[in-house]
Amino acid sequence: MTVEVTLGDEAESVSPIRGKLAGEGVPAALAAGDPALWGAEAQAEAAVRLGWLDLPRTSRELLPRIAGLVERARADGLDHVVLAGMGGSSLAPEVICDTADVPLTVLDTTDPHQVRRALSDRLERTLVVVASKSGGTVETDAHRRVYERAFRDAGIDPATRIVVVTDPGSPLEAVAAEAGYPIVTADPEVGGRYSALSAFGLVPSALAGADVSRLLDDAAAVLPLLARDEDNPGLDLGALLGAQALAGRDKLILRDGMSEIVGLPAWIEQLVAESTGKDGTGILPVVGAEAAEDDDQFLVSIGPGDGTSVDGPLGAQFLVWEYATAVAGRVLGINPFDQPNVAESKDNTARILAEAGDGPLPTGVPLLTDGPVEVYGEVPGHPRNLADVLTYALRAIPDRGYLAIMAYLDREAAFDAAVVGEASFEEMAETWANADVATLRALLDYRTDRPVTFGWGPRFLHSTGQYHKGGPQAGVFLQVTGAVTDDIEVPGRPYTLGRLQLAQALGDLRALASRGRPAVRLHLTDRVAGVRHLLSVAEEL
Ligand SMILES: O=P(O)(O)OC[C@H]1O[C@H](O)[C@H](O)[C@@H](O)[C@@H]1O
Repeated sequence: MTVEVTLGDEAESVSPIRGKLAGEGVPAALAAGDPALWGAEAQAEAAVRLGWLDLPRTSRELLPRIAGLVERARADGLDHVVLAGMGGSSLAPEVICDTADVPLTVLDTTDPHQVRRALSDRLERTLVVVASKSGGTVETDAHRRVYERAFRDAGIDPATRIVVVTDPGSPLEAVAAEAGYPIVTADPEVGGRYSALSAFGLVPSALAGADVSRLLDDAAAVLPLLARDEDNPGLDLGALLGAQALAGRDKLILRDGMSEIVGLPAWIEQLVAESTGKDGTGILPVVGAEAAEDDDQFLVSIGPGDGTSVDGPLGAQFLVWEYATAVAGRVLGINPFDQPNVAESKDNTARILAEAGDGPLPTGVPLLTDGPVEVYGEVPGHPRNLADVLTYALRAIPDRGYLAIMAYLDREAAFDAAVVGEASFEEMAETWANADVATLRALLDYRTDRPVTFGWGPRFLHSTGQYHKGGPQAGVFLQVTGAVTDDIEVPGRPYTLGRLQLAQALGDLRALASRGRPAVRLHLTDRVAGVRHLLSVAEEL
């Protein structure tokens, strides 16, 4: 089975753009790896960014090496696999493992509480995959350092527990070689968000127990279709994304339909937002929302479904969405392979940490305090309490705009909520939802007809963060940060994880504010009570 794209009611509007793309020879040019497809300015980058089209074939060469790593891990009794990687270096393995129903602990956070949770889980049976293309990502570097210390403190040689995936020649490769860690180098001609079928997707997933050769088989089966002018699912989907955006329907509501794939929207979110959200344009993916009536939104389901849907096995879906995103980039006239605004927040964070030295970070003073929630930022109209601030945020959303909630917290924390007695699954789910800051998305969504997105920080900085800064001036931003009670030192660095996390939030806030985007930070002085308060205020708006 390959991938079937059902265009539903959109078939008519897509047809002219698809015809134009075929007439211009786009499928043949893409199949031949032509870097000129995105214009002269993008050409140099595109020339070293099209390796993903060959991965169904080239990644096969990795399989014996991966099998060797899996065998060694099994022989050593290492059955708890932790993946330290941001954005494209962890989003695909998360979907692959959730779909295969094999456990993988993903560390794409600087939240000390969440990292502590991973560290205290079966350390003696833990294998850590440190995955970074650039080898310079600060979060992943911190995770490596923290785990190295934890292993040493437990009398375990890190060289027996850490596997590195990186690009050849990266600083991480040098560190790993020096330390004696097994290294799998990835194809350097594949960008992070296009790397699902490369070593970045395959190594951690195979170690966690997923069948990765099947992913490559499924991707290989769809590959020949992608060279065709007709019945080409990648061309159909790319023309759909491009046609919708050109017609002003630039919010892509993604829904897990009736498919066996679990969580693909979170991976698509990065691919589409980071690839298209730049130069003041782009497509905003919205995950977890209901189908929208508004004329700037369109819904795509993963799996068979009514309306517009993309159905097919995971390996083939990865390739088809990558192809479609590259095609949409051409339609929109942008370079789908760079992420020009991601660095802004990273640079701000580094500057904030350097300027603060050993002193406190420049948080400013709270505008107001409402129970366990402090509010920072500029809110016009003399707000008296949290309800006023949330109301302001909802009213500030422009026509065709959106609200983004960005929570720099432990995304596992809600599961700590005590479930009373013999609770049914529904009761447990309700208890967790009532303790989960992510529930704020649905509560605020209910109070506006504009899309509301939710992202965990700093994870989203490597994904939708590009769109929030580089896309249209249409977002309103609510940051949520929380007090740290159990911080973790980062060995060899002058900061703790908690300090880095707060500096990341402040750095992004600065980048948003410098563009005149309304942004407020809600700081929970007590995390559990703060989430409860936030949700109850939002419920009563
Ligand atoms: O794999 P790495 O080099 O560590 O990069 C991880 C992620 O970070 C960056 O911020 C990019 O915007 C992402 O596209 C990338 O996937």
